[in-house]
Amino acid sequence: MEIVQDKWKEILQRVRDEHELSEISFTTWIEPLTIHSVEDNLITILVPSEKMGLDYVSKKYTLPIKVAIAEITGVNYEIRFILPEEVKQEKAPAPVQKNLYVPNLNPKYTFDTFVVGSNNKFAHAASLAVAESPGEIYNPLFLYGGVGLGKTHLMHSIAHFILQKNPSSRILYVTSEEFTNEVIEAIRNSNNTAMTKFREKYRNIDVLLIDDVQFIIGKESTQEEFFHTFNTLHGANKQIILSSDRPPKDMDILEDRIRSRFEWGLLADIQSPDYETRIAILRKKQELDGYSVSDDVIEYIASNIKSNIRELEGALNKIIAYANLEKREINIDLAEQVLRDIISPNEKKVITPEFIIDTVADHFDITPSDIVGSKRSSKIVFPRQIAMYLCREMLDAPLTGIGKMMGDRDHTTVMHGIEKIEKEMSAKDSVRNTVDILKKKINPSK
Ligand SMILES: Nc1ncnc2c1ncn2[C@@H]1O[C@H](COP(=O)(O)OP(=O)(O)OP(=O)(O)O)[C@@H](O)[C@H]1O
Repeated sequence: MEIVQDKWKEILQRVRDEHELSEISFTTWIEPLTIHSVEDNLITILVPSEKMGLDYVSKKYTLPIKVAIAEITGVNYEIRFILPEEVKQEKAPAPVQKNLYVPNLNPKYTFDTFVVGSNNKFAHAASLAVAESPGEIYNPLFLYGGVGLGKTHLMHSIAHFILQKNPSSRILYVTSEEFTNEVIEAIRNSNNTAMTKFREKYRNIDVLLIDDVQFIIGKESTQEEFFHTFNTLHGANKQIILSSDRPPKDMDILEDRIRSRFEWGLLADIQSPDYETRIAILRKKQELDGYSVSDDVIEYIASNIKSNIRELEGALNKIIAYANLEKREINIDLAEQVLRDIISPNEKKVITPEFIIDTVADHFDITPSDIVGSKRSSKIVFPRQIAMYLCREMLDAPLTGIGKMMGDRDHTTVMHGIEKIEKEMSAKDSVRNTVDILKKKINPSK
C-alpha cells in the first residue's frame, strides 16, 4: 500500500502528462481520486462523485491509470473504482444470519458447569465426542438414567458446544411431550399443510435432541412419525440424541423397529453420583451462584441426599434461601432445620400437594410460588389449574384443602379450575398427554 500511496500524486501527474489532459479535465476527473485500499494485487480507488463520474472515469481512465501505476511502481496492479456509499456498506458488519433453529437451551447447562464423576464419566465422554463430531460417530446417542441425574444438562451442553463451533447449525431440542403434542396438532388439523410443516421442521435440521423419549411409548402416531423422522435424519448423517429414564430393552410395549433404532448408535447410562461427586457438584453450584457454604454443611447435604442431583441442588438452594430470608448464617443448625422434611432416608416417598406443585412448576419451567401466587397470566394459570386437577385426582383432596394450598383460594375457584382442565382434556389430546406425563412424573409406579 505504502509505495502506491506515496507515489499516488506522481501517478496522477503521469496520467495527466501522458494524455495531455486539460486543467479542467484533470481537476474534475483525476485529481480527486484517492486510494481506498491496496490488497494483494488489487488497488481500490475512491471516486468522490456520483455514479456517473465513476462510470466515466472507469471507462476512460482505467487503462491510463493502470499503465501509470505499473510504470512508477514496477507492479502490474488490477484496479477498481468505488463510491463513498459503497465504502460504508463494505464497512458495515455483515448482517447477522438469523438462525431460525436456535433451540431453547438453559444457558447454565454447559460442559463447563457439568461435574464429571465415576457415575457419568462414560456419558460425558460420549456426549463430548458427539458434540465434537456430530453425525459422524455415535448416531444416535442414547443417554439414560434415573430422574434428575443430568441427562438434560448433557444434552444442552452438546447443543451449546455445536452452536458455539458453528452458529448456523440447525438444532432442535424438544421434550418427547412437545414432539407428541406437535404430532397430535398436525394430525388434528387434518390438512396436509400442518403435517408438511411438521415434517419440514423436523427433517431439515442438523441435530435433533429429544428428551425423555420414554413418554412416546404406547403412542402409535407419535412412534410412526418418530420412525420416519429418525430414518430421514439418520440416512442424511444428521445427529440424533435421545434421553430416557431407562434403557431401550426395558421399554415395554415399544415397537421393535423403534427399539432397534434406539440401540443403533451408542447407549450411555448415568448412575447416581457417589459421595465425592455429590460434594463436587455442591461445591461447583455454590461457586457458580456466588455463595460460600462451609464444608460441614456441604458434607451434611451430600451424605443425606444420595440419588438425585436435582434434589441435591434443591436442598442447597433451600438452605441459601432461608438464610437470606431470615438473615441467618449458613451453618449446620440451619441446614438440619431446613432439610428436616426432605431428609427422611428410610421413609417411602409420599405424594403430597407440595410435591405435585413442585413437579408441575418444574415441568412448566415456573416456580412453585408462581403456582400458589396471584399472577393471572395464562403461562401461570394453566399450570395452576393442572396442579389443582392433579391434587384432586391423585390425592382425592377436598376442594377447600386444595384452595388453601394454592394460595388461599376459594373452593369455587378450585372447582372452576378442575372443570376447565377436564373439559380441555376431553377436547384436546395434547392436554390429556401433558396430564398423563405429569401423572407418571409424580407417581412413576402407576
Ligand atoms: N454432573 C453434574 N454436574 C453439575 N450439575 C449437574 C450434574 N448432573 C446433574 N446436574 C444438575 O442437576 C439438575 C438435574 O439435572 P437434569 O435436569 O439434567 O436431569 P435429568 O436426568 O434430565 O432429569 P429428568 O429425568 O427429570 O429429565 C440440573 O440442575 C443439572 O444442572
